Amino acid sequence: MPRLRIATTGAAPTTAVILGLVSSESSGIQPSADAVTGRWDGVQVNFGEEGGRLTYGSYLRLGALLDQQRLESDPPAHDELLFITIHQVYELWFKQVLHELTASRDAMLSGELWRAEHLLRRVHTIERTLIQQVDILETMTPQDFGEFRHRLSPASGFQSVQYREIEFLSGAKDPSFVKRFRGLTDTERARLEQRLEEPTLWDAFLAVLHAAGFGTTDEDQIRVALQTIAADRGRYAAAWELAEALVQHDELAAAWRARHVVMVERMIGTKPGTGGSSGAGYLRSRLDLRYYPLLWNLRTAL
Ligand code: HEM
Ligand SMILES: N[C@@H](CC(=O)c1ccccc1NC=O)C(=O)O
Repeated sequence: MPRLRIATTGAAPTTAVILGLVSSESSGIQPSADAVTGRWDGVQVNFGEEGGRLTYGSYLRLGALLDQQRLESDPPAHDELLFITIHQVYELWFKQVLHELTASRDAMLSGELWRAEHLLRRVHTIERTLIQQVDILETMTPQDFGEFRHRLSPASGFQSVQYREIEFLSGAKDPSFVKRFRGLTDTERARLEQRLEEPTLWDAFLAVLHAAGFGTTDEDQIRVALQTIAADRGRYAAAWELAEALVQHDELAAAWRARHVVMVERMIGTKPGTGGSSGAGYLRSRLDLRYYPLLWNLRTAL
């Protein structure tokens, strides 16, 4: 039962409060517990039975969320708010992607192939949004970025723990990234180490192949399994569709890396990165990464 309440006792809430732009804590306006029904703009509102205190802003913790954009520049550089907002939105989507990929992996391990595919398709949609979002950052010019870029060093996207978790969970485990991380908290280090230990999406897909009766102990056996599935999609429909969804995830991750590096070249040319790498040169060296090389090699054999 939704517990939305619009309080009509006393003064009507301001538009900013209703939109959640001002938290109810800071506005001093609290929904009253007994305001179960009321009229708002001539419309009868009746969303629940019991009195509740939940509001849009308190449910979404907007007081805390909208207080997290702290600029390093002083005087404030106009574009730094955009830079922080974009990165925070990325991290929120990374959190969601990890949630879905973890569940998709677990669904494969428990034989629920339809659910694994369903969740991967949701991830694809988020990944397309992540690629498109680069357009917004590109409305910032190199000159405007230059107003605050020098304040960011040695921080860098290289230190995004969730980004690396996604790579590890997808199948590209590389412990050297954990060693090279500077300034990790204990919790962050534990998260990365856990991701290095736990099964990847590829491991889970191999478990699906095994459950379908295929050998998976070496690459030759896996190649035979993939070719058999590809040659008889009617019989192995669920496994084939899952393989296609993994390829799509891989392709979208590669597309993000390609989009990111071109944006970086537009912003900073061939300058070294704030994280201490060569910059675009380092990022270009990551473009050929593929999570599922055997699924790509299969194409050549079809
Ligand atoms: C003005 C915009 C940006 C510039 C100029 C930029 C630049 C760079 C550079 C030069 C690196 C290499 C590491 C270093 O030495 O710093 C890097 C890495 C990275 N950046 Fe960005 N970046 C930008 C925006 C973003 C955004 C919006 C994200 C989204 C989270 C992001 C995520 C990453 C990640 C995850 C890495 C590590 C990639 C890897 O190791 O494969 N960057 N970035
Ligand atoms: N590495 C970028 C700076 C940068 O983009 C950045 C800095 C701090 C936190 C996140 C960042 N985003 C991606 O690297 C640069 O060298 O300009």
